[in-house]
Amino acid sequence: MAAIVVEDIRKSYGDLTAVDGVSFTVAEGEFFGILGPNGAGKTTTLEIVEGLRRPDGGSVRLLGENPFPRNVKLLPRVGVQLQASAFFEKLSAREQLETFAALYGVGPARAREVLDLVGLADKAETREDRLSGGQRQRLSIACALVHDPDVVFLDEPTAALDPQARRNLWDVLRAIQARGKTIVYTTHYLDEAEVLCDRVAIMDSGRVLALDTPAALVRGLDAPVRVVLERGALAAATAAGLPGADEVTEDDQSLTISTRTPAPLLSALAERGTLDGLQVRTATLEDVFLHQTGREYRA
Ligand SMILES: Nc1ncnc2c1ncn2[C@@H]1O[C@H](COP(=O)(O)OP(=O)(O)OP(=O)(O)O)[C@@H](O)[C@H]1O
Repeated sequence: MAAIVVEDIRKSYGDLTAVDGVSFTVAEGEFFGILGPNGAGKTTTLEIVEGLRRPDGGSVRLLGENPFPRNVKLLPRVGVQLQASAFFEKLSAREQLETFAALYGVGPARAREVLDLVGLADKAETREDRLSGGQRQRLSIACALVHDPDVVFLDEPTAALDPQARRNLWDVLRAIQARGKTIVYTTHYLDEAEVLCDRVAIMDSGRVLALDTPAALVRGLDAPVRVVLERGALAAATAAGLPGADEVTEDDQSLTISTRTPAPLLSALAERGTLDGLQVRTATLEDVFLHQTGREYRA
C-alpha cells in the first residue's frame, strides 16, 4: 500500500515558482529520497506533504488522509524533523525527549528507547546546548521518533555534519527503516542518497527530473565504465590498442580508458601487470543529474 501519494503539486512565492507540478508515490516501509541542489524545491515539497504548507494546486494523500489543514488524525502517525530544530531550553537530552513524549501522551520509558536507537544513551544527561552538531542532529531525529510514528520526514538531516558524523547518522537511518518505518528525506548529497535510498526523486527548478532506484537511474544512462591508471603506467597508444578500450584520455595525474566491455580490458591490463593503483569508476547519480540538466551538479 502507498504511504504517500502526491499528484501534480504546485507552489509559488510571488513570481517564483518553487514547486512546479511534482508527483510521486511512496510505498509503506520505503526509504525515499528527494534530492537536488539548493533551491530545487525539496523543502517546499516536503512541507506540503507534511501538511505544513498549502499547495497552490495538486493533491496529497498521507496515510490515506489529506494533511492540510493540520489534520490531527495524522499527528500520532507522522514524525517531522525540520531543517532548523527547536529544543526546550536548558534540558538534558533525556528531559527533551521525555517532554516531547509527554506532549504525545507517551510514557518516559520511550525516551530511553529512542536515545538508544539514535546512539545517544551515553549523552542522556547532557544538556542539548552542550552536544556536538551531529549529536544535536540525532537528538532532533529522536524527537521526531519519540511517539513511534509510521512515517518519518527528515529535512537535510546530514547537512553540516563532518563525514564521520554523517556515516554514524546513516546507521541510525538504516535502523529506523529496519523497524518498518517509511522514511522520506531530503538531501543535497547525491552519493549519500545512492547508498541509503530505495528510490530517489531528483529535483531541479521545482520539477522532478528523474525518479527510480539509484541503480536503475545509473543503468539508464548506459554510460561507459572508466578505468583509471596512474599516468606513466601505460602509454596512451598502447592503452588505445587494448581489447575493449573505446576511448583514452590523459591528464597530469592519470590515464583514463573508457570501456563498455570492462572484462577483456581488465584481463589485458592484468596480463601486463598494470593493476597497481588502478581504479574502476562507474556512473553515479551526479552523472544522471548532468545528463538530465546538461550542467554539473553543484550542491
Ligand atoms: N517562504 C518563502 N518565501 C519566498 N521564497 C521562498 C520561501 N521558501 C522558499 N522559497 C524559495 O523557493 C525556492 C525553493 O526553495 P526550497 O527551500 O523549497 O528549496 P530546497 O531545494 O529545499 O533548497 P535548500 O536545500 O536550500 O533548502 C528557492 O528559490 C527559495 O528561495
